[in-house]
Amino acid sequence: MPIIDVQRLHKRYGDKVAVEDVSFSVERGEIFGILGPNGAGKTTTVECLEGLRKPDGGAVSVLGLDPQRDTTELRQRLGVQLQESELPERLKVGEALDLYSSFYRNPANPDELLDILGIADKRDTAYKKLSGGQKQRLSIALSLIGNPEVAVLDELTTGLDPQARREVWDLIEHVRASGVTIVLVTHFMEEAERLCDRLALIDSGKVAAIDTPAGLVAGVDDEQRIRFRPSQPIEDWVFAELPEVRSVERRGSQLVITGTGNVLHAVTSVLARRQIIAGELRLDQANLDDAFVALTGKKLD
Ligand SMILES: Nc1ncnc2c1ncn2[C@@H]1O[C@H](COP(=O)(O)OP(=O)(O)OP(=O)(O)O)[C@@H](O)[C@H]1O
Repeated sequence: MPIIDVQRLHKRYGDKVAVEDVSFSVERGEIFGILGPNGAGKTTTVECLEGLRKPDGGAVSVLGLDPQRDTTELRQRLGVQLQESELPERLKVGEALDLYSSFYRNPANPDELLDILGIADKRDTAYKKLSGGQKQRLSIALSLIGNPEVAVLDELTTGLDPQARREVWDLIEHVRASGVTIVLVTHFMEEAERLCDRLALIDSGKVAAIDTPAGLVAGVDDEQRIRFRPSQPIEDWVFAELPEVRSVERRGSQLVITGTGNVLHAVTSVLARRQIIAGELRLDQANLDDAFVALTGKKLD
């Protein structure tokens, strides 16, 4: 039985339809991503899961509970990282965790949590003195302090530099390994690709597709683009006559070859036979951005 089940969810704000028809289910132990551009309805969808918003239509069940009816029970078992959470400036990290842990009947050990999240040395530091990455780690710690079975993380790494972002991703994999089911709201393709077992692509309040990241990408045309600088002159036709090749272009001293199937092998074999070295070789393949464009006609960002 799925741990989260959403069927035909509808939510409007006045005349504005935010979520038009969203259905998905999440299995225990998964990292399930909700990916879509700004304003697609992602936050509204998870707020309905959390019991923070009342759906106008459809059915939502989380851990077998109704978020509107069983709010008190759900709060004990669901961890929520809110978008743009701010704490009082002078509150110390340890105090924040102690305060939050008092809301739960079976809280996690704050020290262990700080240790896992790599901010154990910040226990006595005031909130305002934390860096962006440390604030983010604290907000994740606060979402996990109740020992939740499910954690909903909204815009996990927004505003973080690439290094801090990668560290937070490692951390989320660690949290998942401890048995927590995670719903991850994001508009970062790379984050979704790296972390999620399955993803719902959301656009204009509707689900465009649900699949594994690899499954979504596999649905796109498998055209690949190879770029390199040949160490010696070579004519275009040598590549153009290969059955795998679709086009050959020159950009300055660079060759750009597009093709399908085993085009990389075909091109590198030709180069090897002529003892030509491919300098600055790069291969671009379809990614989730391409999948999103193919499904909706729009780019993610
Ligand atoms: N309280 C509100 N009142 C009116 N309109 C709202 C409200 N909250 C959201 N909306 C609108 O509903 C739509 C969906 O918003 P939502 O925040 O769910 O999208 P999102 O995909 O989470 O976007 P973002 O990534 O920007 O948070 C948007 O057009 C937004 O402007």
